[in-house]
Amino acid sequence: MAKLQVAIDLLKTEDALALATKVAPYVDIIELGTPLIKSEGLAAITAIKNAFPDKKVFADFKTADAGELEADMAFKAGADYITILGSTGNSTIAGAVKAAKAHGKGVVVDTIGVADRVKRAQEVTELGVAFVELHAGLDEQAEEGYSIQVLIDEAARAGVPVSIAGGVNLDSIKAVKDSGAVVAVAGGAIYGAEDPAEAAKALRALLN
Ligand SMILES: O=C(CO)[C@H](O)[C@H](O)COP(=O)(O)O
Repeated sequence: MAKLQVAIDLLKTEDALALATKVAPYVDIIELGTPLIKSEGLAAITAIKNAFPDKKVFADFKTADAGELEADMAFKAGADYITILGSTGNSTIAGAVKAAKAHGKGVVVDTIGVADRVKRAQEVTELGVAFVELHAGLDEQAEEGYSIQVLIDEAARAGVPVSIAGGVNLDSIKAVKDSGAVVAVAGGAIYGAEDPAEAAKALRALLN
């Protein structure tokens, strides 16, 4: 069964904790978004892990260099997963995988900005990453003509474990599930909902 990941793109740890408290019963992975980590630092990771020790905590570092060092920082703070950019060199990803193995944690490669996401997903899977995020970021989603269907089609032909992030919502999550993606990532569809718990519950139900 595909896992549900909530992406918390808020700026304050207290707001992230409040949101996570509402949606935790329905999600498997709690993601601290890049803006939250930049705003609050590693302490935000520790706060979320301490509050939700049974959930996987995903630190969206989007690391581009010093993979081993940054992964070590994230894992020491309590993260279970760190993201490394797929557009960076294999040595950065391999360094992060080395740190992940030392901590018994995982690396997720984020394909944001990568031209051929499927090819890169297949390449980096060989390096020992946990899974690859087929991702259209917030700016790409805002571009005219954007459709999550591109990511869904890519997931179906990737042949390696992938997540999908890029505007997953109630309309698209069934297709995300059917694509074979191992994780569905939902940010705005949950934190932007009038009732985030109901939104997460409904997304969960469609994944089951
Ligand atoms: O990593 C991100 C942006 O870089 C977001 O967290 C990710 O895109 C998921 O959020 P949404 O469902 O709102 O697209």
